[in-house]
Amino acid sequence: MTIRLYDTSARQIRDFNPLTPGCVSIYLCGATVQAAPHIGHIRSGLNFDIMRRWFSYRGYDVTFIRNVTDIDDKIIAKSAEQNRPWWAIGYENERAFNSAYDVLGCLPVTYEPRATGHVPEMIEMMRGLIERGHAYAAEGSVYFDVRSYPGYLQLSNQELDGLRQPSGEGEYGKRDPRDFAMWKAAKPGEPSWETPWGRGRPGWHLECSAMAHKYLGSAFDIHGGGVDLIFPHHENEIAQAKAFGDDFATYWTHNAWVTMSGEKMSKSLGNSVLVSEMVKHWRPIVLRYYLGTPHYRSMIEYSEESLREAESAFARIEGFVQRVTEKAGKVVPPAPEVPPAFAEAMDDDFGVPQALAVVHTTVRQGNSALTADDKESAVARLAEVRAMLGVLGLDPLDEHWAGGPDRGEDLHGVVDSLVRLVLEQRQAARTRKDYATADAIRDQLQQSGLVIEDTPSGPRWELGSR
Ligand SMILES: Nc1ncnc2c1ncn2[C@@H]1O[C@H](COP(=O)(O)OP(=O)(O)OP(=O)(O)O)[C@@H](O)[C@H]1O
Ligand SMILES: [Zn+2]
Repeated sequence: MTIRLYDTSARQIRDFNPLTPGCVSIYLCGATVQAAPHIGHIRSGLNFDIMRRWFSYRGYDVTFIRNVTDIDDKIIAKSAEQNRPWWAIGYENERAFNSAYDVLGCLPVTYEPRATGHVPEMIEMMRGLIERGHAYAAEGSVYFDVRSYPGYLQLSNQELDGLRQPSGEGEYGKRDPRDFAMWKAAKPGEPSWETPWGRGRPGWHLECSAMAHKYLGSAFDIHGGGVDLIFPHHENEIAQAKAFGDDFATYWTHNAWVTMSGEKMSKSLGNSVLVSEMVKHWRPIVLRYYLGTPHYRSMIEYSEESLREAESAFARIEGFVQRVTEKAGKVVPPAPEVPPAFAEAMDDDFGVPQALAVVHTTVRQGNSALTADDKESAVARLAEVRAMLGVLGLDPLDEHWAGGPDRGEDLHGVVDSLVRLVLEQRQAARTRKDYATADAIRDQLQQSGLVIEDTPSGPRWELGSR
């Protein structure tokens, strides 16, 4: 078996050959923590979560780095607007990202470095690039000289002639307008760090080249991010790293967007739907199914209708899992291996839609077995379904979902109606002056850890300490 994946840089699907046998190293451009995550951001995290799960299933030892960009123009602007420190804004949003990754069942990454914790590494890279003639300091900033590196723009397949490099504010002293800032001179009142070229703050591109180098070394397997990052971000990351002497990534993998009316869902365009809002209306496991099961290279046009379709498709799977579990009278463990057709689909550039079709076929076979009262076959199909859902992070019996916070919320409603029923019984006992029964009910509720309080608007309950 060989995993094959689409490499943006080769513009084709390639066999995956790891640098170190049995190991895979992945660097994913993570959040710029200027605001809480929308579902587009989490789609990126989720696509790579499914990839890393598949690598693990195939026996690879996965090292997965996803950075946090905790300093940036927009964070600084927010800090001024809200009169709060830049680091408080960054950290608040970082926590929102982490909770969104967690609530949607993304496994923790190996490490999550923050940009501002890696200024010495960035200085080292800038020094190396200046010494090799690929970068220069001017007016307190440090720029990369794009003409000094012949491989520039190979990833995005562009010509240097006619290139328009997006330029940040206050970028003075460039020798060529296409040169890009690696380090930005300090502006009054803004956060800055000391360097041999003056005080300033890191540019986004330099952060990633330096952090990938620190945690994954001079060569690693896969670099990922959304398609919007191909140019300029990834192109500039490559230029810095390779001109510095790193081999950098062997494969470049990019996820497509969540769109609204065909446009990228984006904080700045104001067309974003926050994860924290979505989970109030949709169960997180359904949201994961919706965002995680289309192919990672296909756009997802956001709509309520497609969400509802995802909800009912997932309900068919979940209903099957419940029915067979009840029939078996015990929890059926996942099969040790997924069906070959599922594995083939996943090996072929993480073909989740084709793999999911195998899940649905297996569910249909299992349902037929249930109808025919063939318990053994139904149980065997459930074991396969659980193994496949496990790879996709969608197994409803996995402890993440079975014991997660959303289940806690569900249970609150269940307990509430049970308590009301019992309290009605107690009230009925009181009305008929059967105080012994009324007190016994109260004692029983207390023993189960519930504290009941009689209020003018009726009895209330809460969990007491046991
Ligand atoms: N709508 C989207 N669909 C899929 N991936 C996205 C979407 N928006 C951002 N991403 C990806 O999420 C990761 C983190 O992005 P980052 O924090 O830099 O946000 P951004 O692209 O600036 O978002 P925004 O445009 O909302 O400000 C990147 O890999 C980016 O490509
Ligand atoms: Zn990056």
